[in-house]
Amino acid sequence: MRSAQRENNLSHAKETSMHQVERAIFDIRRGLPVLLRDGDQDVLVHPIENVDDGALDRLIATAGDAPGLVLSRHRLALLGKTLDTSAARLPLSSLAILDVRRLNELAFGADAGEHFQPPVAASRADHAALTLMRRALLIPAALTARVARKSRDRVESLIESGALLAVEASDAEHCFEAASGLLKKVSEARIPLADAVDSRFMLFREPDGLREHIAVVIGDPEAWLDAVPLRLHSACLTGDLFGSLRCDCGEQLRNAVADIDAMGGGVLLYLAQEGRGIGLANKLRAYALQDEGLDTLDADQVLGFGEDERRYGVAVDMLAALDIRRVQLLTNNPVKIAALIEGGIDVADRQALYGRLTEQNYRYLTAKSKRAGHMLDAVLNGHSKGSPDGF
Ligand SMILES: Nc1nc2c(ncn2[C@@H]2O[C@H](COP(=O)(O)OP(=O)(O)OP(=O)(O)O)[C@@H](O)[C@H]2O)c(=O)[nH]1
Ligand SMILES: [Zn+2]
Repeated sequence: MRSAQRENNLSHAKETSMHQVERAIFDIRRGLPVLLRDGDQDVLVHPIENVDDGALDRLIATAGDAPGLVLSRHRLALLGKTLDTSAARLPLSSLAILDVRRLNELAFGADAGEHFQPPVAASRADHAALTLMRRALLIPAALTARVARKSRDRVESLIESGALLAVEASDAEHCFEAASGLLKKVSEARIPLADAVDSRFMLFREPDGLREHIAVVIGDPEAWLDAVPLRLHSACLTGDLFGSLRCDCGEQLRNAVADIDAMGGGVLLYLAQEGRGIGLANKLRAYALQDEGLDTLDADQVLGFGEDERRYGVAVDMLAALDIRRVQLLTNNPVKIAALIEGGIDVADRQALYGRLTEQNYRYLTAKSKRAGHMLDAVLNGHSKGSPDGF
């Protein structure tokens, strides 16, 4: 009885602290600083993409100490600094570097220049700061400033008055895992689709309310094959909705619905993972960089991201909610297969799924095939149903 009570209290405490992290993510998205606590160290964090001269001055005045610029491993590698850690901090004690334009260039500019001090290992709060930026779908770079002893009372009064939010760095570090097992099915309805008339949409919401994912259930589950036809589709507003020619997503989406229907029904999970998990704002930034000559993976790296930032835990949770354990997956992406297997799903088979090759998506598909291991040889060699002349 007592231990049940204790467990209850603990889970309540965990819920409250994660709620605090979720509030912090909202503040960060608004361009406000938050405070991360790690033991007796307090660190003020400001997202780099929202920093302006005023914010920079306020950060220094509040912390009473010089900030540093925390960059991801991917960005550091691009700057020629390979460190054995997932992030590092560039100390900014020299005033010459405290210029907003220069900070932006260092954090996500195509040309960063060379004038900065050598990076030092990132602290736990620095790591947590970048995790928060990623979760908030911002550029993964932040200014962090330790709160000096002399500034502590002032910072505490800001927290007490509600002007500044304080969260534990250890909670912030785990904000991506917080959704695990807590996905909520919110609503569902019958939505007849042009390519699959007998379809239902089920909407699932992550506990922080930030992301919603949809399971499109096609046909009668009683009549499905033993290995259920399944498509994991990552959202692509530009391709899915507007038919962008830069990618193959829209056609893959519609082809998947038609294929699943033709296979006797199954499920399409429409996952809120826009831009391979970097968010639409960053995907548009990446497209602008691609127009300057970078390929799809290098462009993401300039912004500080890895080649694929997606996680598939929510997909596994949705399959559990639908009571699906054995699937045949429609994909060309080996990472999706591995992620499902790791999540305990039996992947009995894989079906290829192509969109049309276009003049505009040729480079994108080639990079995915050559650099990210996607199984796209058939489409690149011109065997796809819809490949245009000359490709
Ligand atoms: N960052 C980035 N994302 C892109 C780009 N082009 C398309 N995307 C995103 O890439 C994702 C593609 O999703 P999917 O088609 O489900 O996945 P996939 O990895 O191509 O794998 P399969 O289609 O299953 O073979 C979507 O989230 C798109 O928004 C790009 O140039 N940069
Ligand atoms: Zn797309």
